[in-house]
Amino acid sequence: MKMELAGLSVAEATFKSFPLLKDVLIIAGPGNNGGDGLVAARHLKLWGYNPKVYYPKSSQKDLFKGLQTQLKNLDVEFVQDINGFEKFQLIIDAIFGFSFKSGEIREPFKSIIEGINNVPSIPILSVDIPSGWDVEKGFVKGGIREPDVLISLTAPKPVANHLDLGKTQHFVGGRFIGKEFAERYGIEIYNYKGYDQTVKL
Ligand SMILES: NC(=O)C1=CN([C@@H]2O[C@H](COP(=O)(O)OP(=O)(O)OC[C@H]3O[C@@H](n4cnc5c(N)ncnc54)[C@H](O)[C@@H]3O)[C@@H](O)[C@H]2O)[C@H](O)CC1
Repeated sequence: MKMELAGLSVAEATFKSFPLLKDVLIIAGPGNNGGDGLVAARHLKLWGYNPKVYYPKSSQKDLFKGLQTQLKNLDVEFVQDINGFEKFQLIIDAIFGFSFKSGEIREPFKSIIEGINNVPSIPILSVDIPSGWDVEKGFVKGGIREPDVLISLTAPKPVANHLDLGKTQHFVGGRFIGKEFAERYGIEIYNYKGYDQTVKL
């Protein structure tokens, strides 16, 4: 349920930030951050985008297999490798979220992030954490370049304090958390408008 609403938030932040950039590459990592990317891909397809998904370490859990089946049923293409990022207008970075362990990034994600960084003209929307960044300390060598948009899920993590807000737009998508949960963990409840799942900070 949380992943479904988190993925919807990712899609909504994409739509709010890049309504015209339809050729989107979603790079999905091995954990739940990747799952958020898969859910976002489905919504974007239904909203008229042309998403393609790169999911090199796909999870064999039923939930993730189901997400892949839903995408295939909607004719969303899973690319087997990325030969040239130039054909895409936007990259959604759903590689690593808050469980990323800083240090050496294992393959294939090390090379994928290097590839993204070599094409600075394509905007990036990062899901929850810019991939390869330290969740507390921010950018570290080997991490993805500064994203154009960050969508923090549930609540902003410390990494968000290290963004260059002159460059990066910051959204939060945490409407799905309950009041009791928010109070227990001291999470701010933002002023979501209408039926929006996200708010721009
Ligand atoms: N829990 C919640 O309240 C919600 C979480 N959401 C999303 O989930 C991610 C966190 O997901 P998690 O499965 O815990 O982990 P990650 O996706 O961050 O990645 C784990 C994955 O990465 C591998 N890994 C870790 N370090 C490295 C490394 N140095 N090199 C290579 N690979 C690495 C690890 O082995 C695992 O396979 C959170 O950020 C949100 O996006 C939803 O928002 C819903 C609410």
